[in-house]
Amino acid sequence: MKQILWFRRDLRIIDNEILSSAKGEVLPIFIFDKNILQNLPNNDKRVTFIHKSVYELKENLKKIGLDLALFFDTPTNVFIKLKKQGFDEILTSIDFDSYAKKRDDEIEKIIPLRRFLDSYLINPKDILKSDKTPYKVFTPFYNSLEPLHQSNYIKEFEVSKNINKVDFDYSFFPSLDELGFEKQDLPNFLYKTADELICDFSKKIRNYQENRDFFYLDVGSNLSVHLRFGLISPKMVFNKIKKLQAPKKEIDFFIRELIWREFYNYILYHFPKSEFENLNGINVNWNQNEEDFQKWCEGNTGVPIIDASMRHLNSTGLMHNRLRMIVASYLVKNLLVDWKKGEAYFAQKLLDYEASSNIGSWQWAASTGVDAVPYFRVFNPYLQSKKFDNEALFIKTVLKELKDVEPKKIHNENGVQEDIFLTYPKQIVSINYSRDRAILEFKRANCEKV
Ligand SMILES: Cc1cc2nc3c(=O)[nH]c(=O)nc-3n(C[C@H](O)[C@H](O)[C@H](O)COP(=O)(O)OP(=O)(O)OC[C@H]3O[C@@H](n4cnc5c(N)ncnc54)[C@H](O)[C@@H]3O)c2cc1C
Repeated sequence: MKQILWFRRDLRIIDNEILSSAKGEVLPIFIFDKNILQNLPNNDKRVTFIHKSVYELKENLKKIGLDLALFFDTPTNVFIKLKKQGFDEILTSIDFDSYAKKRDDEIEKIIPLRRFLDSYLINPKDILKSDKTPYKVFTPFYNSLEPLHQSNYIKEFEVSKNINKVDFDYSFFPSLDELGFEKQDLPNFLYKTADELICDFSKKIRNYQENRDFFYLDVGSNLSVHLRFGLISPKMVFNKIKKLQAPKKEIDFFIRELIWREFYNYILYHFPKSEFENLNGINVNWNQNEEDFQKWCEGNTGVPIIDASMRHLNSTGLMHNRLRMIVASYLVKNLLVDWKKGEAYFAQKLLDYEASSNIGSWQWAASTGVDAVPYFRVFNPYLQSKKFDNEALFIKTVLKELKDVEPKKIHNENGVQEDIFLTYPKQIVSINYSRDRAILEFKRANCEKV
């Protein structure tokens, strides 16, 4: 038996199901997928992070007597070549978005493919309501998992003892330059291991629930990028967090967030059309004005909290959860732009971009998804900035031109624009007018559906 262990979103050796299920002669591989890379700008930060993480994976595999063969090609070309070398099957971890499913269906025609689901705590097909249909609301879904989230430990996978490295030329390691990318500066926390991030978080978790929405603070675990690329498994996060010396309510609150990640993956699995359509079936007459959308992308809407968030995203690849909620609400409600455009923009920019969480969260914000925010609840961005960044600390860090402006003005609609000595964009839309317009349109779309 000769197996290919295809690492993709599981760049680790601990608690890795393909390493645990493998038998016989194995060829661990990673493909720098030309189909994906050709669509990315050469300054994409994620490629720098993946490149560094693949190097670390190779070194870790060497420590357990294996190695990692690298390819820079399309998966189809790679497996056509490997098939000729007598490999019997591929073991890999699964993704439910349409690109991944189509790719894997094609590869399976070349070499049999066994899929594993260790990037999540649960297998979506195992969890159904008593009527055998999938959950659509988070709380009952979460409650149904009580035995899991109330446990203190979930068993992790161990590396199989029955594997040997296939004789192969493992020397190829393309540089970022050879891949067509420029090395990017990453945020400091991405130079830390997941264990170091959990150690940092152990000092913050006591105030996690209370302070989580104050986006000028650094209260979260910052684990989403490591989880996305599988430098740590969700099971390991779960087990390590459960061991922290912290109040149970804080630990439970954090685990509940991890379960949101599960929920959105579950929804994408059971409702794959949610990647392309409003899940609740309503038909919204979206605003087609490309200029409004571009101003949102650039951070030139004239609303300081929106502009600071978007400019920060553009320069760092990061955005706090509360800010994601605020800018998403502003785009889909105040500007009435289709959530799919915002989702696609986040997909280009977010370092932690994860199809299921991103699609689910955008559908939530747009009141088109499962368990979504009611359509008549529209965030007022000025009230949000006042409530969660009263001194405008975050906003002033990003929007240097506002550094000397009183916070009161920043939290007031058109407050900044009143200052004739400042050059700051005019608001695209008035907040009240655009809120009312959105509510009317969503009301119509919802009534029409019924
Ligand atoms: C419009 C929008 C788009 C989003 N897109 C993504 C995305 O592409 N990728 C992504 O990982 N998260 C996404 N999120 C969820 C959330 O914003 C990030 O997971 C969080 O900001 C990451 O920071 P952290 O690791 O410090 O989180 P923590 O607060 O420390 O939470 C721990 C972990 O739980 C998970 N988690 C937390 N909140 C959520 C949530 N609301 N939904 C799903 N999982 C969650 C993440 O894996 C996170 O790392 C999105 C949220 C919104 C509102």
